[in-house]
Amino acid sequence: MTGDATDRRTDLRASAESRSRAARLTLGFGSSLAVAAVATVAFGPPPLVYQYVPLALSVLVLGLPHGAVDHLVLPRARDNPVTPRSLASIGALYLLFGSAYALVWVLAPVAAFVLFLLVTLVHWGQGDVYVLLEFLGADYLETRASRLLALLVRGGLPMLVPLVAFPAQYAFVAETIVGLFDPGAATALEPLFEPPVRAAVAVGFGSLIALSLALGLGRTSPGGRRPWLVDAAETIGLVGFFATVPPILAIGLYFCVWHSLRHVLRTMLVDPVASAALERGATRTAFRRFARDAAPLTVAALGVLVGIWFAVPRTPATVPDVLAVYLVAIAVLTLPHVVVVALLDREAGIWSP
Ligand SMILES: CC1=C(/C=C/C(C)=C/C=C/C(C)=C/C=O)C(C)(C)CCC1
Ligand SMILES: [Fe+2]
Repeated sequence: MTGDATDRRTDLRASAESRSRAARLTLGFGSSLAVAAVATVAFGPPPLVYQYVPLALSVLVLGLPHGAVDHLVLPRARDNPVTPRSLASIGALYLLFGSAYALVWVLAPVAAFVLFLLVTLVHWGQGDVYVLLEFLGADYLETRASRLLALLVRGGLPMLVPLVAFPAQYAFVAETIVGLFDPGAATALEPLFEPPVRAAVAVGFGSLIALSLALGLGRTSPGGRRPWLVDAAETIGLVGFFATVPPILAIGLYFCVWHSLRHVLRTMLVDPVASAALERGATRTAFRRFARDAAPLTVAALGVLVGIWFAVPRTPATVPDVLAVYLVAIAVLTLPHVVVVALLDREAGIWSP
Protein backbone atom coordinates (compact mmCIF):
# COMPACT_ATOMS: atom_id res chain seq x y z
CA MET A 1 0.00 0.00 0.00
CA THR A 2 1.37 3.38 -0.96
CA GLY A 3 0.10 6.88 -0.44
CA ASP A 4 -3.10 8.25 1.08
CA ALA A 5 -5.37 7.56 -1.86
CA THR A 6 -4.58 3.86 -1.77
CA ASP A 7 -4.94 3.65 1.99
CA ARG A 8 -8.41 5.18 1.77
CA ARG A 9 -9.63 2.34 -0.41
CA THR A 10 -10.64 0.55 2.72
CA ASP A 11 -12.65 -2.24 1.12
CA LEU A 12 -9.36 -3.39 -0.26
CA ARG A 13 -8.55 -4.45 3.29
CA ALA A 14 -10.96 -7.28 2.64
CA SER A 15 -9.01 -10.20 1.31
CA ALA A 16 -8.97 -11.15 -2.35
CA GLU A 17 -10.76 -14.39 -1.40
CA SER A 18 -13.67 -12.66 0.32
CA ARG A 19 -14.04 -10.28 -2.61
CA SER A 20 -13.95 -13.04 -5.17
CA ARG A 21 -16.58 -14.97 -3.18
CA ALA A 22 -18.72 -11.82 -3.13
CA ALA A 23 -18.23 -11.52 -6.89
CA ARG A 24 -19.29 -15.13 -7.43
CA LEU A 25 -22.42 -14.71 -5.30
CA THR A 26 -23.23 -11.55 -7.25
CA LEU A 27 -23.03 -13.37 -10.57
CA GLY A 28 -24.83 -16.46 -9.28
CA PHE A 29 -27.83 -14.59 -7.89
CA GLY A 30 -27.80 -12.18 -10.82
CA SER A 31 -28.16 -14.98 -13.32
CA SER A 32 -31.48 -15.96 -11.72
CA LEU A 33 -32.88 -12.89 -13.49
CA ALA A 34 -32.00 -14.55 -16.80
CA VAL A 35 -34.00 -17.59 -15.71
CA ALA A 36 -36.99 -15.33 -14.95
CA ALA A 37 -36.70 -13.67 -18.37
CA VAL A 38 -36.49 -17.00 -20.22
CA ALA A 39 -39.44 -18.42 -18.23
CA THR A 40 -41.51 -15.31 -19.03
CA VAL A 41 -40.76 -15.61 -22.73
CA ALA A 42 -41.50 -19.34 -22.72
CA PHE A 43 -44.63 -19.45 -20.54
CA GLY A 44 -45.85 -15.84 -20.48
CA PRO A 45 -45.91 -13.64 -17.37
CA PRO A 46 -47.46 -15.06 -14.18
CA PRO A 47 -50.88 -13.74 -13.06
CA LEU A 48 -50.71 -10.22 -11.62
CA VAL A 49 -51.08 -11.23 -7.94
CA TYR A 50 -47.95 -13.39 -8.18
CA GLN A 51 -46.01 -10.51 -9.75
CA TYR A 52 -46.17 -8.73 -6.38
CA VAL A 53 -44.49 -11.59 -4.49
CA PRO A 54 -40.81 -10.50 -4.78
CA LEU A 55 -41.66 -6.96 -3.66
CA ALA A 56 -43.65 -8.38 -0.75
CA LEU A 57 -40.69 -10.59 0.22
CA SER A 58 -38.30 -7.63 -0.07
CA VAL A 59 -39.87 -6.15 3.07
CA LEU A 60 -38.02 -8.75 5.13
CA VAL A 61 -35.55 -10.43 2.77
CA LEU A 62 -32.60 -8.41 1.40
CA GLY A 63 -34.64 -5.40 0.18
CA LEU A 64 -35.57 -3.28 3.17
CA PRO A 65 -32.81 -4.82 5.37
CA HIS A 66 -30.04 -3.83 2.93
CA GLY A 67 -30.16 -0.25 4.19
CA ALA A 68 -30.70 -1.24 7.81
CA VAL A 69 -26.97 -1.40 8.54
CA ASP A 70 -26.39 2.19 7.43
CA HIS A 71 -25.63 3.09 11.06
CA LEU A 72 -22.72 0.58 11.12
CA VAL A 73 -21.08 0.71 7.70
CA LEU A 74 -19.29 4.06 7.81
CA PRO A 75 -17.45 3.52 11.12
CA ARG A 76 -16.57 0.02 9.90
CA ALA A 77 -15.27 1.30 6.56
CA ARG A 78 -13.23 3.92 8.40
CA ASP A 79 -11.98 1.43 10.96
CA ASN A 80 -13.59 3.47 13.74
CA PRO A 81 -15.74 2.25 16.61
CA VAL A 82 -19.52 2.66 16.46
CA THR A 83 -20.25 5.33 19.08
CA PRO A 84 -23.40 7.05 20.37
CA ARG A 85 -22.23 10.06 18.40
CA SER A 86 -21.83 8.18 15.11
CA LEU A 87 -25.26 6.59 15.64
CA ALA A 88 -26.80 9.99 16.35
CA SER A 89 -25.37 11.50 13.17
CA ILE A 90 -26.89 8.76 11.00
CA GLY A 91 -30.15 9.12 12.95
CA ALA A 92 -30.15 12.87 12.32
CA LEU A 93 -29.40 12.33 8.62
CA TYR A 94 -32.37 9.98 8.27
CA LEU A 95 -34.67 12.25 10.29
CA LEU A 96 -33.74 15.37 8.33
CA PHE A 97 -33.67 14.01 4.78
CA GLY A 98 -36.51 11.56 5.39
CA SER A 99 -38.94 14.05 6.87
CA ALA A 100 -38.09 16.77 4.32
CA TYR A 101 -38.78 14.33 1.48
CA ALA A 102 -41.98 13.08 3.15
CA LEU A 103 -43.17 16.69 3.14
CA VAL A 104 -42.46 16.94 -0.60
CA TRP A 105 -44.67 13.86 -1.14
CA VAL A 106 -47.52 15.59 0.68
CA LEU A 107 -47.10 18.99 -0.96
CA ALA A 108 -46.10 18.01 -4.51
CA PRO A 109 -46.61 14.27 -5.13
CA VAL A 110 -45.92 14.40 -8.88
CA ALA A 111 -42.57 16.13 -8.34
CA ALA A 112 -41.83 13.73 -5.47
CA PHE A 113 -42.49 10.75 -7.76
CA VAL A 114 -40.26 12.05 -10.57
CA LEU A 115 -37.56 12.72 -7.97
CA PHE A 116 -38.00 9.13 -6.74
CA LEU A 117 -37.30 7.79 -10.25
CA LEU A 118 -34.19 9.98 -10.52
CA VAL A 119 -32.89 9.11 -7.05
CA THR A 120 -33.41 5.40 -7.77
CA LEU A 121 -31.57 5.74 -11.09
CA VAL A 122 -28.60 7.39 -9.40
CA HIS A 123 -28.61 5.02 -6.43
CA TRP A 124 -28.91 1.77 -8.38
CA GLY A 125 -26.33 3.04 -10.87
CA GLN A 126 -24.00 4.01 -8.02
CA GLY A 127 -24.32 0.51 -6.55
CA ASP A 128 -23.40 -1.15 -9.83
CA VAL A 129 -20.39 1.10 -10.48
CA TYR A 130 -18.97 -0.03 -7.14
CA VAL A 131 -19.46 -3.67 -8.11
CA LEU A 132 -17.93 -3.15 -11.55
CA LEU A 133 -14.82 -1.63 -10.01
CA GLU A 134 -14.35 -3.62 -6.81
CA PHE A 135 -15.81 -7.05 -7.61
CA LEU A 136 -15.15 -7.27 -11.33
CA GLY A 137 -11.98 -5.17 -11.55
CA ALA A 138 -13.29 -3.10 -14.48
CA ASP A 139 -10.03 -1.26 -15.17
CA TYR A 140 -11.41 0.29 -18.38
CA LEU A 141 -13.55 2.59 -16.17
CA GLU A 142 -10.51 4.65 -15.35
CA THR A 143 -11.91 8.17 -15.54
CA ARG A 144 -14.66 9.77 -13.49
CA ALA A 145 -16.55 10.51 -16.73
CA SER A 146 -16.55 6.85 -17.76
CA ARG A 147 -17.82 5.87 -14.30
CA LEU A 148 -20.57 8.49 -14.51
CA LEU A 149 -21.60 7.10 -17.89
CA ALA A 150 -21.67 3.57 -16.42
CA LEU A 151 -23.82 4.91 -13.54
CA LEU A 152 -26.35 6.37 -15.99
CA VAL A 153 -26.47 3.13 -17.98
CA ARG A 154 -26.77 0.77 -15.01
CA GLY A 155 -29.27 2.99 -13.16
CA GLY A 156 -31.23 3.74 -16.32
CA LEU A 157 -31.83 0.05 -17.09
CA PRO A 158 -34.44 -0.58 -14.33
CA MET A 159 -36.02 2.88 -14.59
CA LEU A 160 -36.13 3.47 -18.37
CA VAL A 161 -36.42 0.08 -20.10
CA PRO A 162 -39.78 -0.72 -18.36
CA LEU A 163 -41.06 2.72 -19.37
CA VAL A 164 -40.41 1.86 -23.01
CA ALA A 165 -41.58 -1.77 -22.82
CA PHE A 166 -44.47 -1.70 -20.31
CA PRO A 167 -45.98 1.81 -20.27
CA ALA A 168 -49.40 0.66 -19.01
CA GLN A 169 -48.14 -1.07 -15.85
CA TYR A 170 -45.62 1.72 -15.26
CA ALA A 171 -48.39 4.34 -15.55
CA PHE A 172 -50.68 2.30 -13.29
CA VAL A 173 -48.10 2.13 -10.48
CA ALA A 174 -47.22 5.82 -10.93
CA GLU A 175 -50.90 6.82 -10.76
CA THR A 176 -51.50 4.69 -7.68
CA ILE A 177 -48.55 6.23 -5.81
CA VAL A 178 -49.40 9.82 -6.71
CA GLY A 179 -53.09 9.05 -6.13
CA LEU A 180 -52.40 8.21 -2.48
CA PHE A 181 -51.78 11.91 -1.97
CA ASP A 182 -53.80 13.59 -4.73
CA PRO A 183 -56.11 11.47 -6.91
CA GLY A 184 -56.33 14.06 -9.70
CA ALA A 185 -52.65 14.94 -9.95
CA ALA A 186 -51.38 11.86 -11.77
CA THR A 187 -52.74 13.11 -15.12
CA ALA A 188 -49.70 15.41 -15.17
CA LEU A 189 -47.55 12.29 -15.76
CA GLU A 190 -49.49 11.08 -18.81
CA PRO A 191 -47.18 12.63 -21.45
CA LEU A 192 -44.37 10.47 -20.07
CA PHE A 193 -46.10 7.34 -21.36
CA GLU A 194 -46.91 8.62 -24.87
CA PRO A 195 -45.16 6.93 -27.83
CA PRO A 196 -42.99 9.95 -28.83
CA VAL A 197 -41.48 10.23 -25.36
CA ARG A 198 -40.93 6.47 -25.16
CA ALA A 199 -39.36 6.42 -28.62
CA ALA A 200 -37.03 9.26 -27.62
CA VAL A 201 -36.07 7.40 -24.43
CA ALA A 202 -35.44 4.20 -26.41
CA VAL A 203 -33.20 5.93 -28.95
CA GLY A 204 -31.44 8.19 -26.44
CA PHE A 205 -30.83 5.54 -23.81
CA GLY A 206 -29.98 2.89 -26.42
CA SER A 207 -27.28 5.20 -27.79
CA LEU A 208 -25.96 5.85 -24.30
CA ILE A 209 -25.61 2.09 -23.70
CA ALA A 210 -23.83 1.61 -27.04
CA LEU A 211 -21.52 4.55 -26.35
CA SER A 212 -20.64 3.37 -22.85
CA LEU A 213 -19.86 -0.19 -23.97
CA ALA A 214 -17.90 0.94 -27.04
CA LEU A 215 -15.77 3.39 -25.02
CA GLY A 216 -15.17 0.65 -22.46
CA LEU A 217 -14.11 -1.85 -25.10
CA GLY A 218 -11.71 0.71 -26.56
CA ARG A 219 -10.04 1.06 -23.18
CA THR A 220 -9.66 -2.61 -22.27
CA SER A 221 -6.22 -4.09 -22.29
CA PRO A 222 -5.96 -6.92 -24.87
CA GLY A 223 -5.25 -9.57 -22.23
CA GLY A 224 -7.93 -8.31 -19.82
CA ARG A 225 -11.24 -8.41 -21.66
CA ARG A 226 -13.09 -10.51 -19.08
CA PRO A 227 -14.47 -7.66 -16.90
CA TRP A 228 -15.72 -5.86 -20.00
CA LEU A 229 -17.35 -9.03 -21.30
CA VAL A 230 -19.14 -9.56 -17.98
CA ASP A 231 -20.20 -5.90 -17.95
CA ALA A 232 -21.54 -6.13 -21.51
CA ALA A 233 -23.33 -9.44 -20.80
CA GLU A 234 -24.93 -8.00 -17.67
CA THR A 235 -25.99 -4.82 -19.46
CA ILE A 236 -27.49 -6.60 -22.45
CA GLY A 237 -29.00 -9.23 -20.14
CA LEU A 238 -30.68 -6.55 -18.04
CA VAL A 239 -32.07 -4.86 -21.17
CA GLY A 240 -33.60 -8.21 -22.14
CA PHE A 241 -34.86 -8.83 -18.60
CA PHE A 242 -36.60 -5.45 -18.20
CA ALA A 243 -37.94 -5.61 -21.76
CA THR A 244 -39.64 -8.99 -21.22
CA VAL A 245 -40.61 -9.29 -17.54
CA PRO A 246 -43.47 -6.99 -16.38
CA PRO A 247 -42.04 -4.21 -14.17
CA ILE A 248 -43.74 -4.99 -10.84
CA LEU A 249 -42.20 -8.48 -10.99
CA ALA A 250 -38.96 -7.38 -12.67
CA ILE A 251 -38.21 -4.55 -10.25
CA GLY A 252 -39.12 -6.75 -7.27
CA LEU A 253 -36.65 -9.42 -8.39
CA TYR A 254 -33.97 -6.89 -9.30
CA PHE A 255 -34.33 -5.05 -5.99
CA CYS A 256 -33.73 -8.27 -4.00
CA VAL A 257 -31.24 -10.34 -5.96
CA TRP A 258 -29.39 -7.57 -7.73
CA HIS A 259 -29.18 -4.21 -5.96
CA SER A 260 -29.75 -5.32 -2.36
CA LEU A 261 -27.67 -8.48 -2.50
CA ARG A 262 -24.77 -6.54 -3.99
CA HIS A 263 -24.98 -3.89 -1.30
CA VAL A 264 -25.27 -6.49 1.47
CA LEU A 265 -22.06 -8.14 0.19
CA ARG A 266 -20.38 -4.75 0.14
CA THR A 267 -21.34 -4.16 3.78
CA MET A 268 -19.91 -7.60 4.63
CA LEU A 269 -16.54 -6.65 3.16
CA VAL A 270 -16.15 -3.70 5.55
CA ASP A 271 -17.15 -5.91 8.50
CA PRO A 272 -14.14 -7.95 9.67
CA VAL A 273 -16.32 -10.75 11.08
CA ALA A 274 -18.52 -11.22 7.99
CA SER A 275 -15.56 -10.72 5.69
CA ALA A 276 -13.56 -13.42 7.47
CA ALA A 277 -16.58 -15.75 7.21
CA LEU A 278 -16.83 -15.12 3.45
CA GLU A 279 -13.13 -15.72 3.12
CA ARG A 280 -13.36 -19.23 4.60
CA GLY A 281 -16.48 -19.99 2.59
CA ALA A 282 -18.89 -19.73 5.55
CA THR A 283 -21.47 -17.80 3.55
CA ARG A 284 -24.33 -18.67 5.91
CA THR A 285 -22.41 -17.32 8.89
CA ALA A 286 -21.82 -14.06 7.04
CA PHE A 287 -25.54 -13.76 6.22
CA ARG A 288 -26.56 -14.61 9.80
CA ARG A 289 -24.27 -11.88 11.04
CA PHE A 290 -25.80 -9.44 8.54
CA ALA A 291 -29.34 -10.45 9.55
CA ARG A 292 -28.54 -9.82 13.20
CA ASP A 293 -27.00 -6.42 12.42
CA ALA A 294 -29.90 -5.41 10.20
CA ALA A 295 -32.79 -6.67 12.37
CA PRO A 296 -33.32 -3.67 14.70
CA LEU A 297 -33.47 -1.02 12.00
CA THR A 298 -35.51 -3.24 9.67
CA VAL A 299 -38.14 -3.12 12.41
CA ALA A 300 -37.71 0.68 12.60
CA ALA A 301 -38.16 0.85 8.80
CA LEU A 302 -41.41 -1.11 9.20
CA GLY A 303 -42.45 1.62 11.64
CA VAL A 304 -41.92 4.20 8.87
CA LEU A 305 -44.08 2.06 6.58
CA VAL A 306 -46.88 1.94 9.14
CA GLY A 307 -46.53 5.68 9.76
CA ILE A 308 -46.96 6.45 6.05
CA TRP A 309 -49.89 4.03 5.90
CA PHE A 310 -51.78 6.11 8.45
CA ALA A 311 -50.52 9.47 7.20
CA VAL A 312 -51.68 9.23 3.56
CA PRO A 313 -54.99 10.97 2.93
CA ARG A 314 -56.53 7.95 1.19
CA THR A 315 -56.61 4.77 3.29
CA PRO A 316 -54.87 1.99 1.31
CA ALA A 317 -57.51 -0.56 0.39
CA THR A 318 -56.08 -2.73 -2.40
CA VAL A 319 -52.89 -4.64 -3.19
CA PRO A 320 -51.70 -1.86 -5.55
CA ASP A 321 -52.35 0.68 -2.77
CA VAL A 322 -50.25 -1.34 -0.33
CA LEU A 323 -47.42 -1.48 -2.88
CA ALA A 324 -47.73 2.28 -3.34
CA VAL A 325 -47.38 2.89 0.41
CA TYR A 326 -44.37 0.58 0.49
CA LEU A 327 -42.73 2.47 -2.40
CA VAL A 328 -43.26 5.82 -0.67
CA ALA A 329 -41.65 4.37 2.47
CA ILE A 330 -38.72 3.11 0.35
CA ALA A 331 -38.43 6.54 -1.29
CA VAL A 332 -38.25 8.36 2.03
CA LEU A 333 -35.70 5.89 3.42
CA THR A 334 -33.63 5.82 0.23
CA LEU A 335 -32.70 9.51 0.15
CA PRO A 336 -30.59 9.38 3.36
CA HIS A 337 -29.36 5.89 2.34
CA VAL A 338 -27.92 7.39 -0.87
CA VAL A 339 -25.92 9.83 1.25
CA VAL A 340 -24.47 6.98 3.33
CA VAL A 341 -23.54 5.04 0.18
CA ALA A 342 -21.99 8.17 -1.35
CA LEU A 343 -19.82 8.49 1.76
CA LEU A 344 -18.89 4.80 1.49
CA ASP A 345 -17.99 5.45 -2.16
CA ARG A 346 -15.74 8.26 -1.00
CA GLU A 347 -13.97 5.95 1.45
CA ALA A 348 -13.42 3.46 -1.38
CA GLY A 349 -12.21 6.18 -3.77
CA ILE A 350 -14.88 5.34 -6.38
CA TRP A 351 -15.35 8.88 -7.64
CA SER A 352 -11.79 10.12 -7.35
CA PRO A 353 -9.87 7.74 -9.62
C1 LIG B 1 -42.14 -1.00 -8.65
C2 LIG B 1 -42.32 -0.24 -9.93
C3 LIG B 1 -41.75 0.99 -10.19
C4 LIG B 1 -40.83 1.74 -9.29
C5 LIG B 1 -39.95 1.26 -8.41
C6 LIG B 1 -38.97 2.04 -7.70
C7 LIG B 1 -38.69 3.42 -8.12
C8 LIG B 1 -38.28 1.42 -6.72
C9 LIG B 1 -37.22 1.99 -5.95
C10 LIG B 1 -36.59 1.30 -5.03
C11 LIG B 1 -35.44 1.76 -4.28
C12 LIG B 1 -34.95 3.12 -4.42
C13 LIG B 1 -34.80 0.87 -3.48
C14 LIG B 1 -33.60 1.16 -2.69
O1 LIG B 1 -32.51 0.69 -2.96
C15 LIG B 1 -42.01 1.71 -11.48
C16 LIG B 1 -40.72 2.10 -12.13
C17 LIG B 1 -42.84 2.95 -11.22
C18 LIG B 1 -42.71 0.84 -12.51
C19 LIG B 1 -43.68 -0.08 -12.01
C20 LIG B 1 -43.18 -0.94 -10.93
FE1 LIG C 1 -29.56 0.68 -1.73
